[in-house]
Amino acid sequence: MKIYSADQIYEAINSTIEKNNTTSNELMEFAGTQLFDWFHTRMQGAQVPIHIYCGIGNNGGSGLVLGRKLLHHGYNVHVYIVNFSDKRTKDFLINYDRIKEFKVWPRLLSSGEDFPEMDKEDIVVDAIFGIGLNRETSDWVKNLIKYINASDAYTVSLDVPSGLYPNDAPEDKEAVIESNFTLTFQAPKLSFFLPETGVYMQRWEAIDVGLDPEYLQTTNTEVQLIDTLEVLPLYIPREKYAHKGTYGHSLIIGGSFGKMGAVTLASSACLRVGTGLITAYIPECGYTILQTSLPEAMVICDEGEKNIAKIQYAIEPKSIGMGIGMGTDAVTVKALKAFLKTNTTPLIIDADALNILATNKTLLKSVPKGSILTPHPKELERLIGEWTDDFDKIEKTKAFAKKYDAVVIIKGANTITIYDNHLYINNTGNPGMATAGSGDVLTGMLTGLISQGYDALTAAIFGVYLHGKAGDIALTGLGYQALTASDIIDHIGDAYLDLFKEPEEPSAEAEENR
Ligand SMILES: NC(=O)C1=CN([C@@H]2O[C@H](COP(=O)(O)OP(=O)(O)OC[C@H]3O[C@@H](n4cnc5c(N)ncnc54)[C@H](O)[C@@H]3O)[C@@H](O)[C@H]2O)[C@H](O)CC1
Ligand SMILES: [K+]
Repeated sequence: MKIYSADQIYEAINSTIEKNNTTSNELMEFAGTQLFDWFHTRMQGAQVPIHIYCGIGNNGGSGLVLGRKLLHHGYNVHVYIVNFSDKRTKDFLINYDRIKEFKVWPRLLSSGEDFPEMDKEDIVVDAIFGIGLNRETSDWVKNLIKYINASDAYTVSLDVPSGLYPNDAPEDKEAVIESNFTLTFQAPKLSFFLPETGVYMQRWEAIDVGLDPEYLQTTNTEVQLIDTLEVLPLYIPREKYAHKGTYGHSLIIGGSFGKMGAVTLASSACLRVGTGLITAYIPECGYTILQTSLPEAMVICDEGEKNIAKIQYAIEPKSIGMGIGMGTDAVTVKALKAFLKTNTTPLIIDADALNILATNKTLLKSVPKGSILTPHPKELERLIGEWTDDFDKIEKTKAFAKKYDAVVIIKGANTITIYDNHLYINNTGNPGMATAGSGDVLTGMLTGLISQGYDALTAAIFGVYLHGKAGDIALTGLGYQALTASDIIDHIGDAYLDLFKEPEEPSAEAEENR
């Protein structure tokens, strides 16, 4: 799913108006009708008080259309105008007038006013600011936002939680609505998916507000949300006459005394994702562990007993996953430096290998094209330096990925793959996956995908998706706390099968209710 910038949404609105020979107010009316349908389907006329807070721009205008339609259907509606400016938009004014058809005169809220009384069982509709927010809000509006947040009423935000920029960090962390549900217009916004700004919302749904389909389809976006529809075309089917050589030989280099499990997990995940052959390259002390825990794997032992000391092998792997459990012992650093000087095989670089690169940045130039780096936030910081906020982090990572022509995967709740100035935000996965070894599993999966012929970017997008999906499927019967990295591996097969699952038939009961 494409994630448009605020400028692109405004362009889409203009294009819709031009092509359909319609007016911006007609668009607002349509959006308001869609919003009303959403509420009406769920509320079925329930008389819970609905408090609609409308700003004076078009976000507020949409709130007014929604309010009028709810009143028309007999809902218990209270409308307030958050009068933060006298620059009211044309469509706001049209709808401000029209709500009076219902003998409703919205209460004007301004600085110094007491805020309306609300109960925590009530519903709040937040239509104060949309994507037109362009500066810090005044103190009294901040106080209103804090008041709404403190009310604990179920809050539905229109388009964005008010105070949240679509493509920027808020100046004041407390001046943003904490929304329970965001009904976003046409497509979600980037800030919904980043750790510092995603916290303002629990759930979101995109409402079709009728924007020009041609504009939406032909416009390239810098950001995409990745889900099943996006990854399905990436899948490479297995061929009937394939043999294990067809799907590549993967090499996992890592491990040190006490950290051999990481290599076992990565190698196992690499197999499960479909590599033809797998070899683990480990220090001597891990030999028995690997051979016993993973009979499908071949093992090459380094000359070092407890740490990797000199990387050398006589196989020709198609891809190499390295760094997991490897440690940063001086001999290992030396071995990695020497290895990078001669290696030309694509690498998936994780964990300690990333830390070694971060302290020896000149080594980054020796990372072959088509490689993937998989830092978690702390490892990323060591590579690119500190950032001021999530958006700055993204800009710095984009520049880093460009400089070294590498795919960078920023691991987290919505893992983001960055390459060539584009962002691919993953929509699978869950908090249960924040567990030991989960990253090792991902490294193994990415290695196995590259060995099968996926290019680095495709492997990253597809691998991160499959990893998250496997974790989601594994949740059933386990729950967040009990989920382990091995459970993710056990469900990689299910994640593949899920790609081709037919959409479920609606149940007879659901059919009757139509
Ligand atoms: N099809 C659609 O996508 C439609 C979307 N709509 C909604 O319109 C808003 C965007 O409306 P806009 O009028 O441009 O902006 P806002 O309502 O978000 O902003 C308010 C207004 O206030 C000014 N402003 C910005 N920041 C501040 C501030 N800190 N203090 C005071 N004033 C501020 C700014 O100049 C704006 O004019 C979009 O989100 C959708 O909800 C329409 O319904 C049409 C269809
Ligand atoms: K809003």
